Amino acid sequence: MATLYFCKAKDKPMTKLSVNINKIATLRNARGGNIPNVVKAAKDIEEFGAQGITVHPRPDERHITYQDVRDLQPVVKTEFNIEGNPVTKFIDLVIQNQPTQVTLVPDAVDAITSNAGWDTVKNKEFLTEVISEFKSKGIRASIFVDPNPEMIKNAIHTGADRIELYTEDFASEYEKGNHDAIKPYIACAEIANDLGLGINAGHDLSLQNIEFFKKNIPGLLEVSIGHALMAESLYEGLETVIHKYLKLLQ
Ligand SMILES: CC(=O)[C@@H](O)[C@H](O)COP(=O)(O)O
Ligand SMILES: NCC(=O)COP(=O)(O)O
Repeated sequence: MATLYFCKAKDKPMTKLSVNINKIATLRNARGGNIPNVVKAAKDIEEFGAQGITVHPRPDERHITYQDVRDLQPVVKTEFNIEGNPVTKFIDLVIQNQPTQVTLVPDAVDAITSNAGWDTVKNKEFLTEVISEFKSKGIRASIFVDPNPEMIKNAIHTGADRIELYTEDFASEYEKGNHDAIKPYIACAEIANDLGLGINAGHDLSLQNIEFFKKNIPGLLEVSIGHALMAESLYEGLETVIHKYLKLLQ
């Protein structure tokens, strides 16, 4: 059992698992063709109990393509979460496909993966504008942020419904045995809860670290997990792995 190190055992809603299927598209794209089938995988993942599907179409479409998003839209019955940098092309894609949630990520075109959260002070006007556009279409808006209290406090001024805490630092420190790495995340979660901002989290979460993270973060509504979950599934299968996450997120 994971230990409650730093926060009080209050306000612990169920945390939804949104499975990021980028890596399924990466595998498919390695050969062209349609194996594995991304749409079938999304349906199966929902069947196995996941409460959401996340995709992060990048400008180079190296994994999830814009067409994948259009194909997934009528199929996903749980929460559909589209992540990405809100360039015009992305904004149009999201609005045309009406997901449950859009997660704004400030990733550079050539980034290997997401590597930083928004500066919610410097980008306040820009974020406010795009978030208002998404919200006017009934799409929940979340913004990807580092565990920095200043960035969380200013996130509320952008109109965001939620923040997604960027968990790479937690994951790499936890692996080294540094459990104190959870502290800034708890502090930020408490600020977000006080401000009424919903809390999501993601990046490098895994079967190794998810229980500790979940147990220590008050009000964690959703985690999006892809890279580790797909790697774990190579050994144990998607269904078993998803069931393991669901149990740890209760
Ligand atoms: C925002 C975030 O942390 C994830 O979307 C992650 O960046 C996955 O993207 P890749 O699959 O391209 O690494
Ligand atoms: N938002 C984070 C996400 O979708 C998955 O990130 P990762 O588990 O692939 O690192």
